[in-house]
Amino acid sequence: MNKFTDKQLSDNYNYLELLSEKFPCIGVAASEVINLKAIMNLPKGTEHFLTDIHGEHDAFSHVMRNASGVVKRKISDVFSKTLSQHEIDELATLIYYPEEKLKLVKSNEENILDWYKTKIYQLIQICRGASSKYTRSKVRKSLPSFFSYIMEELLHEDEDRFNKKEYYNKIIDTIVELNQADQFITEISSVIQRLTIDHLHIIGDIYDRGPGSHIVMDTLMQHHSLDIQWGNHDILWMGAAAGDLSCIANVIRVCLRYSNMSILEDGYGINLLPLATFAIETYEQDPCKQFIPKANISEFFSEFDIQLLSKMHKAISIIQFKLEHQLINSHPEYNMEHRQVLDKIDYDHSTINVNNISYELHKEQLTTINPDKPWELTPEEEIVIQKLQSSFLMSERLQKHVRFLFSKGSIYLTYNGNLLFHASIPMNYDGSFKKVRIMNDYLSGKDLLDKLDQYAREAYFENPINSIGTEIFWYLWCHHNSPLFGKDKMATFERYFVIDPILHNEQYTPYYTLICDEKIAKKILLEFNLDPDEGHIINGHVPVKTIHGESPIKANGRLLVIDGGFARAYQSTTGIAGYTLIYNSFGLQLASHEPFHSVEKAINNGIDIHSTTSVIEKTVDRKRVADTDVGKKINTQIYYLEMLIAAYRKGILKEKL
Ligand SMILES: O=P(O)(O)OC[C@H]1O[C@](O)(COP(=O)(O)O)[C@@H](O)[C@@H]1O
Ligand SMILES: [Mn+2]
Repeated sequence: MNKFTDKQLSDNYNYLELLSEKFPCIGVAASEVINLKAIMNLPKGTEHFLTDIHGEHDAFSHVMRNASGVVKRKISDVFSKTLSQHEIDELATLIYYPEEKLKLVKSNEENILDWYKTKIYQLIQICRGASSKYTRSKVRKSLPSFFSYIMEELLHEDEDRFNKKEYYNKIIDTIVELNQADQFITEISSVIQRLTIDHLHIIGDIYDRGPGSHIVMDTLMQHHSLDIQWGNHDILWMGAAAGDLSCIANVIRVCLRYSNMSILEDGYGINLLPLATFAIETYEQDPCKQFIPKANISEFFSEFDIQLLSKMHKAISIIQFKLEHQLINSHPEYNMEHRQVLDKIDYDHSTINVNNISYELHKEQLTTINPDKPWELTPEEEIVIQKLQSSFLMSERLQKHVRFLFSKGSIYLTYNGNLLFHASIPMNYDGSFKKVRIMNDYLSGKDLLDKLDQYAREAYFENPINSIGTEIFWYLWCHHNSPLFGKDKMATFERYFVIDPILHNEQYTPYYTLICDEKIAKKILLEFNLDPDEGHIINGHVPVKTIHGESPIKANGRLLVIDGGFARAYQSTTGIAGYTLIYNSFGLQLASHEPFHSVEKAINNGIDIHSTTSVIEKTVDRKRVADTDVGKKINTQIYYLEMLIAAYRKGILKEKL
């Protein structure tokens, strides 16, 4: 305790005085130091990393409920010798979907009271296993207020201890007798789920392609501890919520491409009537062949609906190309003239000129385009996009979700020695960090990402001092220098209109070839002040073609790419249905998931996602809280508490007794 000089104590006097409000005497401060030092020795909590969820809310929710297969492992740890595989599966389903499973059991089970008692007993055993590596205080905070006292008793009481057996059994009997069993089972199941995933990282692309991104967002907002790294699809929705017209057009176009009307209409209350009316009137006689939604939707939609969706899809796509043309004009510093396509079209011959080569276009009518000023919206198009903009700006649920993305999210994150970001870092072919112009600065590496992160926030929260336009969101969505995109161009126009597939190609930026070299991966870790020999870069964005033998582990283990294809549209490319990276006190593991069938099958037949787990890295010594970022914070707290105790002892501060 003599490690502090008088000068240190007096220099920190004001802070210590504030601290003394919370720790008014030596005894209180000392007991906190003892607690904190004890916590430092506990095993680190388990982190789960997921990416590219792309609106697949059922599969995502299931992976959260079964903690990527970890819940079942915990059940097996406790019961593999006493329960059959079928009983283990049933118990697992009860934990994943307690409310639904209870309903089912109650309609079949003859002796429900006995069943309740057995299940409560078993659930307590599992919960005890899941909570064993946490402090009592942390477990207490995870308990539902309603049952917290009883659960704590049951979790910490050894039912086999003499004298306690009856007490323990009596509590369980009473829960059942008082008709509280359903609620107790539901609550303890969510405690088990919660304790199994201590912290969740979402490495981007929650939105688009699948139907339920808004439902995924609701689930994430309930999560006790998480962070998000923005993906290009997330930033697109953030831009739309900020009112950016090009982002809005893109969002609606992607929804229509995948016939996801429900997120717009039911999820966010976006009124699509103006677009529908406009599309029916304008493209009445047009089959809009290139705009028939992508997914196989004939079983869900009538022929008339499909025609309507195709017309709306085409209408918003043309609006998007026009708006983007204008945006590029007003930002010459973006250097994106090569993405201005409308003025390169020969409208009489239906061809486009790219680098002095003429390419044939699909025969699509372009009646709303004036060849002299192809970027100009017609008055009707103008009205449609304005109305859509006000819908986006007024959608309470969307604004709530986007604020959450700002508060929990960022372009990148360093966490427990690892570097997390969705897609890429702009680099030159020689392996140096690319200098990129942002407003009037030229920035690279970490500085570039920090600035872009700051500008995205300013654009949404409208900082009056430094007014950044909402175009920054569109830039982050598809610019060749955007770290969230990482490709030379987004060939959207070409994919709809140009027949020759050579122009559909999108080239990944040099990051993607360079990063396979361990030296480059280490250089990037160093740029972000991380230990290059210990840290990992964790990315999503590029589906890993497991089916073709591609490994998610690259750069000699320094880089992990974990886009395993939650998006159904990409599962034929990856051959699996998503990855979860799991980082617990024993090291890093990767769980690869097989497709999820349905919630009904999971509940009725106990069919779980089959996940194969492989060990990526095993730590020599079990990692403790002391080895984590939280450990560093606790260390600082201990330092100041010890300083406070020294100040009390030296009489610099008086105890508040
Ligand atoms: O599969 P689709 O619907 O054609 O979308 C393709 C577009 O999506 C993108 O791949 C971006 O989405 P991801 O971030 O999921 O890769 C674009 O580069 C590409 O133009
Ligand atoms: Mn992406």
